[in-house]
Amino acid sequence: MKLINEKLEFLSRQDQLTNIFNRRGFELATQKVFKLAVRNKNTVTFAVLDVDNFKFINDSLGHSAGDKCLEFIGERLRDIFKRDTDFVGRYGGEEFVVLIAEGTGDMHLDLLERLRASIESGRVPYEGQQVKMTVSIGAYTLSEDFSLSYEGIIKKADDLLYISKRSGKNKITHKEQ
Ligand SMILES: Nc1nc2c(ncn2[C@@H]2O[C@H](COP(=O)(O)OP(=O)(O)OP(=O)(O)O)[C@@H](O)[C@H]2O)c(=O)[nH]1
Repeated sequence: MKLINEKLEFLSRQDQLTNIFNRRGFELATQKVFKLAVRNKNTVTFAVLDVDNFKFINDSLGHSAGDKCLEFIGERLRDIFKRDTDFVGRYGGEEFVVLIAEGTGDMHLDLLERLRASIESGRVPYEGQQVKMTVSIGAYTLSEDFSLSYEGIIKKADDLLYISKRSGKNKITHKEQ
């Protein structure tokens, strides 16, 4: 019984398609980590990633092709953010989130750039085709002023994602305070 409950609890935190945290799991895992980073004044970055023109991929190739693309992003996220101070999740739809709680802001930006580039150069096999996609990212780093709340840093990263989208997509907009 205990094992079954543990399994159910685990599943309620995972996104079934990508095998990374869902929104609930991500928030449960990172809220404390964020608070601790703020208390200790350790650099911490929150990033939001959104697939570009995902509606077009779904509409032109079908929902299964779209799902394969989301799975691919889950794999890239797991490949690149593998430290136990890195957290990745699928917030819903084609939106993913990352929290990095070790290293400098420049290091965090390097990792995110590696992610962006690996998705741009990646090809997702689907029914004999090679599907291409890009992502836009907004990333906010706290390294000096730790006055933002958890919700506050998410909002900031979201605003930066919007700037990436509006200014041509396939890019990262990063800010450090
Ligand atoms: N295949 C698949 N599609 C999804 C899933 N969740 C959401 N979507 C689709 O994602 C698409 C999101 O479209 P929009 O919000 O218009 O965004 P977009 O086309 O990526 O445009 P930009 O964000 O401006 O680049 C919609 O077509 C949704 O149906 C999912 O789990 N699987």
